[in-house]
Amino acid sequence: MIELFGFSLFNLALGFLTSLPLIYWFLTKNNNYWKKMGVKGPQPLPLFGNLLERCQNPVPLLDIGYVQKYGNVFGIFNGTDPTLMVAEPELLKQILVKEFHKFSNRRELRTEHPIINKNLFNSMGEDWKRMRTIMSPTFSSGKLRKMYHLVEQSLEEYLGHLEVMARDGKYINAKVLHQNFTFDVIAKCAFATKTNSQKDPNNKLVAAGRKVFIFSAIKMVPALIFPKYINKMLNIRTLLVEAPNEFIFDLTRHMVEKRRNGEKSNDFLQLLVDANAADNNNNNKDLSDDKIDSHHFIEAQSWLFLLAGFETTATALGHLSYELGLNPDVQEKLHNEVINAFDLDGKINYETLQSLPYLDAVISETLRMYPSLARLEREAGEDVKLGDTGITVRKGQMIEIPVYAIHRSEKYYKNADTFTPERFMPENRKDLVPYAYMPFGTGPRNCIGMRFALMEIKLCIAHIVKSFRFTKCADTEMPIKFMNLTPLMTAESITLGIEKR
Ligand code: HEM
Repeated sequence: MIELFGFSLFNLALGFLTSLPLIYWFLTKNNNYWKKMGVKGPQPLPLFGNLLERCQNPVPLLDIGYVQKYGNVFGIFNGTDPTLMVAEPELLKQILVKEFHKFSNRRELRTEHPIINKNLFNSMGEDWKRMRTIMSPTFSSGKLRKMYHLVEQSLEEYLGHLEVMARDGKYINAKVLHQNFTFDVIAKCAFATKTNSQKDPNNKLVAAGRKVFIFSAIKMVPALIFPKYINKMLNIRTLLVEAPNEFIFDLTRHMVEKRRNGEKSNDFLQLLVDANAADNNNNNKDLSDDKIDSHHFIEAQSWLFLLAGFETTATALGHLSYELGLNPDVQEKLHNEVINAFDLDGKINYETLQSLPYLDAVISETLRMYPSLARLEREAGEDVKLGDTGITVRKGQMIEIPVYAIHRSEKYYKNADTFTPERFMPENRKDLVPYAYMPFGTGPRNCIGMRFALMEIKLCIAHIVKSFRFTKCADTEMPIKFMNLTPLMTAESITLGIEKR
């Protein structure tokens, strides 16, 4: 008789069949969690909960459907974990600001990587607080002013490339062109490396950078569902593909070494090296007692800047170009505002750039219609009663915030699907509903790179609109098709015409 581990196959099969009800109970024991609490929501599947719906649909569109069907507070399941979705501005004020100390973390990673786990976005509790304090000065306006010139340099190459495309009368893929530009900016600012992604896409850093955010299909399910210790046993350190990330870490180590040997520059890398050195002097120890963490601190944050800063900003620029192409009147009004802000050398300075209300309004409206991150998330650090909903969020439970669905709600924005920058003009801002606009999140854990991103977007669009005109063309996607399986709200492609003025 065939045997396995000393048991006959018959006995094994019998054991498996009799334990099926137990396995089923284990996988579905939470499925009535929200129902029992009187909270509406989509029906979950065993083990996967509502994750399959998330794989089949772009998150923004899924959330619009959910909010229409279940209202502003409803329950979903990430795997077997009950997660509360909250789209009610008053409750968001409680979670993100008033009681931030009870919701200061995002979801804990279920994997353990010596560098990736040390990045600010994923760090938790006191580690996060300390890192955020160390890193905040990196994004002060004084420091950004010093980096302004680095962004201008990357822009020169981009404008040169657009010139050729416009002359040849080619349609452009605005998504890819903006990705190239924002990549060059972050390569320069965070890795002290000059790249020209428009002309040299095969450059090693460009190639690796493009792949850092690719999920490994094999690791995806365990990394999202299994507890940390099982992933450790399976040697799964991250759900990302590791090789391109290792390349980025090696490059950072190499650049940091140069800085420690006296090379200096006005970039993020320098600010991180200086901030880390100052912190070590103050505390006479690194972020943890383990000396190696000092090194990992810089690698982890530079890597995060690449991850958090390049695609988000490119996405915003892509959507902005799209709306300008579709709304020629807005584009002309913007052109008329920026044309007067340039000096005789064709430059615009940092202060002037910040003082252009229509440019600011056009960007704000773009980020309302297309927030780069369609959802925010917070973990409850203790049991918390949520406003007067009668719901108590339990310690360790996740709250997710469907930002896109809030931004597209007629409750908060009249004609929410229409591109209307005027909503954000200074004289109309009083009509905006508090906590119904958060493309950069809000509260103490909002986007640390917001001012840098806005400076980069403003500078890029002001220069482009001064000299070029985006146009709708035969291939322009109507409407935009969003990609599945990504936390970012990113289009599959954005095709536009481009004309020289
Ligand atoms: C248009 C561009 C960008 C958008 C729309 C954006 C959006 C966001 C959002 C929504 C969050 C989460 C906030 C929350 O949970 O409340 C976030 C966090 C973060 N962003 Fe950005 N971001 C952008 C650009 C950047 C850039 C350029 C950098 C860095 C160079 C950056 C670095 C970060 C970091 C480090 C965090 C985590 C902050 C923390 O946990 O303390 N972002 N961003």
